[in-house]
Amino acid sequence: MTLLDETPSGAHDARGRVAELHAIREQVRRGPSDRATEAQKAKGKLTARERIALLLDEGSFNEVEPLRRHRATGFGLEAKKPYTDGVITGWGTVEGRTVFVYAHDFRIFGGALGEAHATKIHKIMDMAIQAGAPLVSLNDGAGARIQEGVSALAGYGGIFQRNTKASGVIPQISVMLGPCAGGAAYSPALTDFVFMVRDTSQMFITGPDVVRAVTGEEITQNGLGGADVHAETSGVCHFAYDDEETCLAEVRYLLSMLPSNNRENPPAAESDDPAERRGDVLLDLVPADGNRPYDMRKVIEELVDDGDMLEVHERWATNIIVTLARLDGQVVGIIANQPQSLAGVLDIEASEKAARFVQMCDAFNIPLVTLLDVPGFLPGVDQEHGGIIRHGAKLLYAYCNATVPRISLILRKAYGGAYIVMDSQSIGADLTYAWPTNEIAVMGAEGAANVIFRKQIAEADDPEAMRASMVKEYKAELMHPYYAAERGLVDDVIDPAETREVLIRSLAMLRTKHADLPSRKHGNPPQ
Ligand SMILES: CC(=O)SCCNC(=O)CCNC(=O)[C@H](O)C(C)(C)COP(=O)(O)OP(=O)(O)OC[C@H]1O[C@@H](n2cnc3c(N)ncnc32)[C@H](O)[C@@H]1OP(=O)(O)O
Repeated sequence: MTLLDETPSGAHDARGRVAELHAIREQVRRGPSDRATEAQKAKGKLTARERIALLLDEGSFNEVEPLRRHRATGFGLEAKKPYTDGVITGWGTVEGRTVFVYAHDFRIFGGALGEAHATKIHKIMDMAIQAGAPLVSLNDGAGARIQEGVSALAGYGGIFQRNTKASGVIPQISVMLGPCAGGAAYSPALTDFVFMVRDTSQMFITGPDVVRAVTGEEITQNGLGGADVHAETSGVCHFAYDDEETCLAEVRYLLSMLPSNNRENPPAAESDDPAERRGDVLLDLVPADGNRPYDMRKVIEELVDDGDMLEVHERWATNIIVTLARLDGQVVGIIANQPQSLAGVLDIEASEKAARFVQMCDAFNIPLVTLLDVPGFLPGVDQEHGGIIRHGAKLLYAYCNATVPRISLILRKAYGGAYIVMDSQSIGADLTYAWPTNEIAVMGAEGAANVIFRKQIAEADDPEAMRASMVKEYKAELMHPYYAAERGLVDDVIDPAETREVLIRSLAMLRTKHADLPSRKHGNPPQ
């Protein structure tokens, strides 16, 4: 079968051929059948082309290999050779900057990946890496195309290999817009950001039927791998939305904060928010009493340009906040303890969340601003047995390895190992500031007094009075706000109201920072 066999015109003059081309293009644009389109819509999903149109600037899409078809045989495949082979690939622009995209067409073999389909994706990934432009995948596919057997599996291998090669070179964003099983779930896991849509997208290695057969557990597709599960429980997805339109608009927003590749800086934006704007409200937002909770998100909103921020992993590991934001138009990555969730302690998930974010920012030249208010690592058998040592070490490793500008600010308390890990000067922060409310110490005064004055307290006539007096002494000696500044371990103690201006001035100075790590193949980070 040739293209010409299927087109209405038999003409062989130039005009006839052009008319034929347009007829073929129309066939490609329409897709396999109206019935398949209706079925897609009935599931509450857009078509692949509608999604691409929402993602890219209007009229900017250039399709690559729209006429591609598979050459597989058996299981009736000879008679079913739709154009595109179930994936639409190409490039366009987002706010004028080049972005590569591939979108599974669920209407064709359920978006399942065969050999031709895979090589189209490989080609577009290679182009994105060579052009140094982000890659966005719009996923709506049933995994390996069962009829193509090992050829389909090999196709996935080629994608994983390229995902890994592109890691830290170009931003890779996976948008999950349908059921993504098996191989279709692993590629997103290798990328920088995963977006999901509630109810219509799921990710799992094996679906509910296999789970039931192997473990006897009964669960729905959404219960196993829906957007809320991955946004709140597993941490597999970074962003979850109610509909595809909002989801794709947020992908555009994220792209506006990322550089095209690791050799560029993130795009700067105009800001109407004065750099020297005072934040007098900050003193009201943060209670001086270290045991009282508050919402760190409000502090961040007050500091950044007109609240311009995109929080990552908003609902997973909520005891730490990681967010992209702008300060005087420049993109920064903010990592902040959240005192209103688990008192802002560091635990396994918070360490993993922050470590990945620090690593991503470092790869894409995004300066780090760390806001500390942390009582320490979470004690407990679960945490120790769950490997808090190696998970906490991931965060330490990520910071120690980061060569981008790094500024840390201690708002209130910063105790023990958590103080060191959260970008202390000793692990390489370029500038460290503290508010006059800061308490940097090995631990809280109560705990410290109980350990070092145990004997005196036990032997005292009035142990409680002795304990209170020792706590007071410890606080006066070691926990006054200027102790660290006197030793050069914080660069300055600042008025909270001036925080925004201090951060902006410091980031401006650090913009030309250059730092190299020793030559090596790669490090061996804790896993
Ligand atoms: C390495 C790996 O990737 S292993 C994983 C291999 N993939 C799988 O096991 C998934 C198998 N598929 C499924 O479980 C389901 O099709 C789901 C959950 C993905 C989607 O379910 P539904 O939305 O109900 O769609 P439905 O099952 O009708 O599939 C749509 C079409 O895609 C086809 N299809 C689905 N999965 C595949 C596949 N993996 N290979 C080839 N065709 C497939 C279906 O036969 C159907 O074709 P038709 O329209 O001609 O009848």
